[in-house]
Amino acid sequence: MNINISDAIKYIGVDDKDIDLFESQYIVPNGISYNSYVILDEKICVLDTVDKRKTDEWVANLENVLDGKTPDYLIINHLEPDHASNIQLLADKYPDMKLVGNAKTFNMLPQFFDIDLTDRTVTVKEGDSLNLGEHTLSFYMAPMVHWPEVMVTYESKEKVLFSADGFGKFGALDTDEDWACEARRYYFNICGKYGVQVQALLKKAAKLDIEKICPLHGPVLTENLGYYINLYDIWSKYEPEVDGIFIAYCSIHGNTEKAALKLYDILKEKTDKKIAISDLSRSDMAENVEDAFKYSTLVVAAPSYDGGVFPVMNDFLHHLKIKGYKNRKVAMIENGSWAPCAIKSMQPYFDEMKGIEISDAKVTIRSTMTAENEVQLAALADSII
Ligand SMILES: Cc1cc2nc3c(=O)[nH]c(=O)nc-3n(C[C@H](O)[C@H](O)[C@H](O)COP(=O)(O)O)c2cc1C
Repeated sequence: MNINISDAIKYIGVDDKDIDLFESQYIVPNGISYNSYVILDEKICVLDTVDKRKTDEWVANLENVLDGKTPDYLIINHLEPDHASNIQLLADKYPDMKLVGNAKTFNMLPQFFDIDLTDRTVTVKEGDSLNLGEHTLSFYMAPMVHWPEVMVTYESKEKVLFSADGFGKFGALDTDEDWACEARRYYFNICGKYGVQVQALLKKAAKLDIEKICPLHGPVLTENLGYYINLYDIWSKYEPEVDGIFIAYCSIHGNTEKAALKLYDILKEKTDKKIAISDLSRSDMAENVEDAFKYSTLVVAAPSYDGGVFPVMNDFLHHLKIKGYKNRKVAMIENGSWAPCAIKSMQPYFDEMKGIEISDAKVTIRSTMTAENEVQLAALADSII
């Protein structure tokens, strides 16, 4: 992919459109990009490498940009294998090249590579600078965005922030799609747990004069940066982006589904708020997690199952819990044929989360929805709008 960042800053990343699942769990219908960059100056630096799936293409891009020159530095913003797989290859190929990282980077690096680090490392701390000639890099630690060793690099001449996984997005670079949708799915599933740390990074970034953001996945952001930064601010504060309702349901034989769809219709009649609905068994879990965070209210509806709740709902709530779900309104609907127990099983998840307001208007269906259940669904609707 030919992306022009500037005369001196070159994109050498690659698109991966054949991967079945990113991180072995996320579908990426439009692929994913592994971004890597080179700055050409008196001293030449490479910023991050790419996944081993794309080594050959990346090396070709690198050699093309280097045009026979050798890099002086490799900046390691993030050690995760989708960005760091080729550190060993690069270190072996260019024995005079120094590796630039922080103390945590070099603590962790021997777990992945067998590189003699003696006299090969430049260990940087918060705010340290590295001069390349006309370009100067400074380094800011971003622990847990989304690994402990993560840092971001700012180049002051061209005002570029190399933001590691921050501002990343699913989708190969030739994909023509809305940024926010796939960036949000990426954010909540990959960085969602670390809102506090993302807030800390945003505060550091606010002090820098940034004209371009170069993330490790997804497009280089060059315009309207306030839009992206504002979304990251909302997301990392765990604030709902949309004042609306997300109905997440599952159903074995269709009766809980009928109730969920009935609630959807009732809500549509009663409010102009945005309402989304999803069958957890037949949709992308990562997108359901994204929607739970996106909307201000979540309704969960599930059958009882073996003295608990239907497994896919358990899985969904587990995902929300580990991603730090909080500060939302929640309502619950259960179904059961002999001893309904889905609500009892779902409730503890929400009890452990912060800032969850649970509607008292709980609905219990016994096998099939009754007229009384419909009245209860209307009351539930009233309680959340
Ligand atoms: C494997 C299995 C386990 C179940 N366990 C329970 C249970 O513990 N308690 C209960 O009341 N119903 C239980 N049920 C019954 C369903 O919860 C009930 O039929 C419900 O109405 C299904 O809703 P649906 O039509 O949306 O699938 C179970 C059903 C199955 C298939």
